[in-house]
Amino acid sequence: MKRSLIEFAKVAVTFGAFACLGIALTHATWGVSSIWPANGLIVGLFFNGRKTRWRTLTIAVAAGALVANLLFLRDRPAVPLFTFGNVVEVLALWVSLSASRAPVSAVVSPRSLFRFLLCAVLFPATVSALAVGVVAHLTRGWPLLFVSRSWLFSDALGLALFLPLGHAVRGAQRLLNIGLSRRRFGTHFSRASVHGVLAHAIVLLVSVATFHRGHWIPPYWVLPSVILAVLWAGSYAAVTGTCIASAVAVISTVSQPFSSPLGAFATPEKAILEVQGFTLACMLASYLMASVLADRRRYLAQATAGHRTQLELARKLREANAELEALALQDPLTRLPNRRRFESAFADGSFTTNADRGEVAVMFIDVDWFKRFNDRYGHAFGDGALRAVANVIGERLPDGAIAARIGGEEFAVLMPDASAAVAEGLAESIVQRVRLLSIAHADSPYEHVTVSVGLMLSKRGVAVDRASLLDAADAAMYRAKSEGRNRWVRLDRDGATHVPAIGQGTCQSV
Ligand SMILES: Nc1nc2c(ncn2[C@@H]2O[C@H](COP(=O)(O)OP(=O)(O)OP(=O)(O)O)[C@@H](O)[C@H]2O)c(=O)[nH]1
Repeated sequence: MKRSLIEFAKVAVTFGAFACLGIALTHATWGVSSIWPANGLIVGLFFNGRKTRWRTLTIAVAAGALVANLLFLRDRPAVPLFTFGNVVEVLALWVSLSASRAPVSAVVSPRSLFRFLLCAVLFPATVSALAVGVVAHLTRGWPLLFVSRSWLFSDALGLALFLPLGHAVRGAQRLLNIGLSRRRFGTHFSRASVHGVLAHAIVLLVSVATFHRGHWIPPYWVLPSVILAVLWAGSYAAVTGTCIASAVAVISTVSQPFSSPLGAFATPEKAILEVQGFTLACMLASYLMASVLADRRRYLAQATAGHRTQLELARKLREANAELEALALQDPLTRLPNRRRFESAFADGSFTTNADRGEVAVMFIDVDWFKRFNDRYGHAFGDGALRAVANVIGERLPDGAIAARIGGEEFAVLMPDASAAVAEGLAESIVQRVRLLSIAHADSPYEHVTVSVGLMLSKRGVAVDRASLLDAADAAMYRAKSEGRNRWVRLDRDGATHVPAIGQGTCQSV
């Protein structure tokens, strides 16, 4: 809001200076004080409106103003001139806007320069209006002074003088400010044109001053205000405010030419001035409203965007952490949990504290004669065999069990709350299924890849001693090796119990 007002002040001062210059020029040339040349600047700024729909609306408003002018000026001798100028202006406006739908952001580009020049020459049909004015003066004797005071003529002056000038100033600004991007420049420039709305107010004050010296301002004045207000940030508030203002201005002008919304006036000039004042008040209100709304919108957009970015970053971080954690606990070759995961599972308490509900089984699995396998078939082939064995081990685990690769060709399974029968069944199944993989191993007496499994169960109802359980499972596995491999062995702590061998398995006393 503060920045907007500062920008407005800058434009207002510039605009006021242009208006004074226009007055001085017209006074020196024709002996009358007219602020109309300043309209050239307004119109020039208008071309920076960037939203097509607002431009279209502007055309509609311009057409409305044309009708108002026609009605208001119908009894005046200069009506044909005004009418002609208005019609041509609206048409020219339409044509030039249709031709320039792209935002006018690169003001110093040759294309833009051409457009500005084109506008300066053609835009308000000033040349033709001037010609008509001169012809009317020569053939019908209409006062040239009147023509010269008309907005048409002064528009020509304004456009011819101030558009190239404004263009040059903007161009120089851009050249001096090398770092300014085209887009930012466009935004800056259109914002400046937005504030031209209020700059208009300065001109109104100037015109009030001139009124007291006997000069008057045509109601067409409403139009540039509306144009600028509508273009000004394309804000609904601005549009609403200016539309209301213009509607009131047009209606009061049309219905009672010599009165205003606040009462009757002796002269049309006073009525017009009041209408202008009313328009200005509406514009000011809408300007303030739009500024506040725009600030709020910007703030909300920034806050939402910032919040969204934070949430997104947090989500990505969570995902990355989860991924890293998973990777840190996974064996990259077999995708089974690794030794770290196995040990932390064993340490997390659920296995030991559940001991009173059942037995905890630990199984060590080692691939037989794997060095020979590697030596004969190569390391890559060995990797494939390890993956296949890992699949078998991880495939049919009971609920809650964890299988892990704990070393080169060593695997382990941890089963909470497992009975001896279930554990032995799994050990037997693993031995069988690995053999049934039928991975050729020419240097094994079994001619295929096999595994040896050592199994150990904790004692029911007794707290689990992890270290001794693991040692025992390891010992059982070595017992299976020494018994000839391709089998499972369970060590029984009770020593006396004989568990019948299933397949290649045996149970031995510790
Ligand atoms: N291809 C492959 N081989 C591995 C990997 N990790 C360990 N090994 C190999 O596994 C072999 C293990 O050999 P040893 O410990 O002597 O045991 P073994 O030959 O299986 O003999 P037993 O265990 O007594 O039957 C070594 O040759 C290691 O190089 C691996 O990730 N990929």
